[in-house]
Amino acid sequence: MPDTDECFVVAVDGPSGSGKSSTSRGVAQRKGYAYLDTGAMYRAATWLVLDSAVDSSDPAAVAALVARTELRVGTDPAAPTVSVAGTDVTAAIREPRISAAVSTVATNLEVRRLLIDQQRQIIAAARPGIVVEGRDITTVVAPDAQVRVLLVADPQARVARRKNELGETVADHEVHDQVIRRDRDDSTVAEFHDAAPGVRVVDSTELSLDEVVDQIVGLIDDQADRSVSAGRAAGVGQSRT
Ligand SMILES: Nc1ncnc2c1ncn2[C@@H]1O[C@H](COP(=O)(O)OP(=O)(O)OP(=O)(O)O)[C@@H](O)[C@H]1O
Ligand SMILES: Nc1ccn([C@H]2C[C@H](O)[C@@H](COP(=O)(O)O)O2)c(=O)n1
Repeated sequence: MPDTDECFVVAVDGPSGSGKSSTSRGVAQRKGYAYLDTGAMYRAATWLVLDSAVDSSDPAAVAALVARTELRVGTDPAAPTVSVAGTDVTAAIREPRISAAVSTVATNLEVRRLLIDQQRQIIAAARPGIVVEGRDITTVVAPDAQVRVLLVADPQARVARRKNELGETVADHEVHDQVIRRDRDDSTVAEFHDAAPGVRVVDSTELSLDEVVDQIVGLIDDQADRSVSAGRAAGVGQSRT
């Protein structure tokens, strides 16, 4: 039998608009797992900086502010939440001003260290499993995750999805900024274009959301079956007579 005390971790990375959040929430709901949106944590830190008097171009001051402020993340995939010093910022962190500024905070290496520590604590406490999505989950935050996926989609599909989400009134250059420019800046601190060894690539360009969820649930179920077989082969959970 697999060790039921161990958290089953599903790590999902990928570029902007590849479908990480929608897919990860769907997978977590299907499996009864928790869901951690690490991008929401970087967005919350950005909201904090913009809401403060701290100079956002001063990396040490930004990191000190993040270090002394309580940031809480709710991991219910049906209703993920995030709060900063008791203020619910779940909706506010999706505003375009946050999307435009978040890469500056997310490329602050001390902020990354602080948030990665917190992400690992949340993962360690989750039961029976957790789907964690971001840019560096398969490589840095949880390289030992039982299932690791790089979710990709063609840039044209990702831009079209984001445009569809933001509405026709949003200018093309803003959509481009939220997808292509942000990826370029974010990829200076995390590798999410090429899969690390052992990471499965799932291309969502031609797949519906349900089809992508099906694929990842399939990978989880296969891995769980392999763990049971390995446990049996090792005699784990079998009584000796
Ligand atoms: N397989 C899919 N087919 C079509 N649309 C999709 C698919 N997956 C996600 N979408 C849509 O694409 C948009 C972006 O998806 P989502 O927010 O999940 O991507 P993301 O990778 O988390 O992006 P970001 O990193 O920028 O937050 C959403 O409007 C979502 O509904
Ligand atoms: N593990 C992560 C998660 C996110 N980021 C950065 C990259 C994005 O610009 C920003 C917001 O993420 P999103 O909500 O768009 O997924 O946070 C990162 O560097 N590492």
